[in-house]
Amino acid sequence: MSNEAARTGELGGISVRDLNLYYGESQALKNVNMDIYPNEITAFIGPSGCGKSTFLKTLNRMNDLVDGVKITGEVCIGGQNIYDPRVDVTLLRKAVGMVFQKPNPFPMSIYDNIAYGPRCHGIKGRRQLDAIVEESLRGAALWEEVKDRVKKSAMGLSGGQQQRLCIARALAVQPDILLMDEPTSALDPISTMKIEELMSSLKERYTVVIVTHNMQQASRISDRTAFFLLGEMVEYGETEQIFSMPRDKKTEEYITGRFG
Ligand SMILES: Nc1ncnc2c1ncn2[C@@H]1O[C@H](COP(=O)(O)OP(=O)(O)OP(=O)(O)O)[C@@H](O)[C@H]1O
Repeated sequence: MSNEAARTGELGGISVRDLNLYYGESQALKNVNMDIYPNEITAFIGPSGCGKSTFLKTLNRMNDLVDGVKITGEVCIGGQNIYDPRVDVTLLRKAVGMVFQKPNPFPMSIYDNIAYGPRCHGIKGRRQLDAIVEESLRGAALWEEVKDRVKKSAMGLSGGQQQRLCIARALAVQPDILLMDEPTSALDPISTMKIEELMSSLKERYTVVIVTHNMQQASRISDRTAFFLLGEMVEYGETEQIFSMPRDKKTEEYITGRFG
């Protein structure tokens, strides 16, 4: 086994083999193969409708919730195929957290938003929850801004703060992997910068996978980039190489803005 292949077997590595996904008759992902590495940010780019979000959601089986979806192939995390029927999907989603495009805090206090996941997993002690709430908010670079109002409604936070709260909520259940679907597209430039800085610090502890329409963002923050087109992964490599010397003509056309 190569060193690279061995690394994806580590905690937080993801290995995708011959993955196909159909929405009814329509094929949205075509034979995708890729290895995603721990402690890196991996970005998925490509024109609208190429399958980026669909692919991201296959990594924690969020597509299971869509009627008529059929998936073939394997997604291995920690050496286990997550599509094995014996896999506990609740535990899978604990290990592989997700943050969406639009911040979606629950209509409850900041504290309860963060404590929600740990409580669902059986943590009830007040001291322990207090510690998780503080640590998660610190991890999402939000603690200093909200420490005096954690019992206030999360709905009173700004959009950028709400998105960091959603990241804190994902961190609270101690995931290995964080999936982010266009996490800054609804945010202003300053909030975007804060989230980008946050993502760069999160990769020290987590595997981070992000879908983005913003190619500057992909080139600024990601270690590796995958370019998708019409359900196929056209090219995948180190971000520097993809943006400076793409091997495929279609990747070059896309990153130079000639289509998409
Ligand atoms: N729930 C669904 N049912 C049927 N088709 C779907 C569903 N979700 C997505 N699709 C189709 O699958 C294809 C890929 O969509 P997907 O949302 O993954 O693309 P995307 O690259 O993330 O696009 P965008 O950048 O616009 O979000 C599209 O043709 C889309 O219409």
